[in-house]
Amino acid sequence: MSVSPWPALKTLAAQQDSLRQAFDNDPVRAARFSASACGITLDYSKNLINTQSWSALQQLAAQSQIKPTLNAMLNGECINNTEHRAAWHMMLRKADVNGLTLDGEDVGAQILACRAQVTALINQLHQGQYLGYSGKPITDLIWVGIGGSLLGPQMAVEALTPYHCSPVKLHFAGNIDGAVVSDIIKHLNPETTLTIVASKSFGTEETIQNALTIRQWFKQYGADSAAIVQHFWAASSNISAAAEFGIIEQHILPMWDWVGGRYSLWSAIGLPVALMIGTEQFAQLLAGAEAMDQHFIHTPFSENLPVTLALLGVWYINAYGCQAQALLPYSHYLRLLPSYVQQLDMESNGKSVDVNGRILTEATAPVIWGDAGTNGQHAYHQLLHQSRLVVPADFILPIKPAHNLGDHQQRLAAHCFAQTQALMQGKTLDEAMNECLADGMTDTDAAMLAPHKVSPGNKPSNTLLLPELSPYYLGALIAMYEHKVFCQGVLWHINSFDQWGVELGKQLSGPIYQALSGNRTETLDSSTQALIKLFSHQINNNNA
Ligand SMILES: O=P(O)(O)OC[C@H]1O[C@](O)(CO)[C@@H](O)[C@@H]1O
Repeated sequence: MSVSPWPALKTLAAQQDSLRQAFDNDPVRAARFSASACGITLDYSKNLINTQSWSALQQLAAQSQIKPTLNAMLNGECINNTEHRAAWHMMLRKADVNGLTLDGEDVGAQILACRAQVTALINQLHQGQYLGYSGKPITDLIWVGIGGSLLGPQMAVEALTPYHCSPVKLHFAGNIDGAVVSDIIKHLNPETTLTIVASKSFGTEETIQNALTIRQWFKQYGADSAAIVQHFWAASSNISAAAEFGIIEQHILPMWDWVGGRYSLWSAIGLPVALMIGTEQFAQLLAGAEAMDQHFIHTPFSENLPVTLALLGVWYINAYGCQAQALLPYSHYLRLLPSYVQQLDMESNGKSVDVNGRILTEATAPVIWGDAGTNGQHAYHQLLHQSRLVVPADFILPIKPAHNLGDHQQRLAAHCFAQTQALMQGKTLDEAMNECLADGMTDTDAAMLAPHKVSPGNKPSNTLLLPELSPYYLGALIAMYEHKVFCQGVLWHINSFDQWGVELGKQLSGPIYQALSGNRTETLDSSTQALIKLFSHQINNNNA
């Protein structure tokens, strides 16, 4: 049995100098602890590491299964062992897919056919040639999906707002809360609306319910089944279920078993992005991701961005006991990135058994949270700076803005860098005292206030700089986080590609829905029974 690496790392963590000392003692610390790839620069010098702990972490990576598992992934082996599936999402962003086969299937040809199908549909939509059942061109597209079938395209569409060039408006329907579809359709005309039902399984309740509601809305306008055929497409691997819904085979964009939902942005699930920015720019998104793949595959671990981020992550979780990780994009357009990475990271690595089903004794994925800077500075950054919690944070800043409004970008960057500096160096009691006295306070007042102004510092962060928020750099950024999550999964020896934990809630919602519809509740616990009773009573009163 192999020796657990964590006790030794915990010992090293307890021996770290403070970050202030570390910077004072080493004038080239920033250069020592930085790396770049695909135009993205990662400054990880403001982390609680020194040459000794960093080399121990490098050793951890070198002795890990990262390389063999990566090779197995690239070879199309079923590294998702509980679902017997490969994890071949990297193939989707390859510019050259010719000759790519898996289990005897010409995957390269399938990918090319899918790209051609997406391009043809987008061209028709852009040129006003896709006509609705009454002969009018389509003006609006509703993308119905949830989780991996929604978060990626929604985030990327938002991130690439300055690149939008589509005459067709796009609407995302994910949540089963009827408010979502209701808000969308009340402004739309079914005659000019196209709906794409994005569901790999074509069995996800939220997606199917939203799609049925939209189909019903069509029918209410008198649309017949031929009209439904004209207005509904799908992205799915479940052709028969999509067909049963009424979607013809020519309107079904393929999804494959070898691509997990949260890794599917690069497939037909990226259609909303391609629609909004055009297929050429979408190819740039793929190119950026492919460039990051090449970096990840070929670069030594010591200069490898995903490996570096993964090592820092496990260091904080398993040596320091941190349970959260903040993702703080200093970019309005990247404000959905934290929600996207939440699924990527937490659904992949939020596990408590290893690949063989053995209970893990160490924690795995952190709670990912965050929002666009500088908004967070006036909300939760207080906790980052002064609470006893240590929350490692990734600050992400695209350098060149997509606007030319005065010095907004310099001010934004100043805040971003100041936050990382403040977290790192903090403010001592002496400094706080001197500041109060310099402000003209009496000794007594200064002594009263100074402790409240102290910031402990020594709070770790990464800074990621992108030349600009273009499709290429966005692709590289997303792929970097994908590979980080992959490496961490390997270091924890877990399967990052399944998500059995989401199933229980789905299973239990069936009987509860039955109970809410008036059926028996005796098998349910008393809390759930009472909640059902209260809900049913009030909703029935409201409807009376
Ligand atoms: O594309 P589907 O099959 O509707 O699944 C949507 C999402 O649901 C999940 O399975 C979780 O329930 C995700 O992994 C997936 O991305």
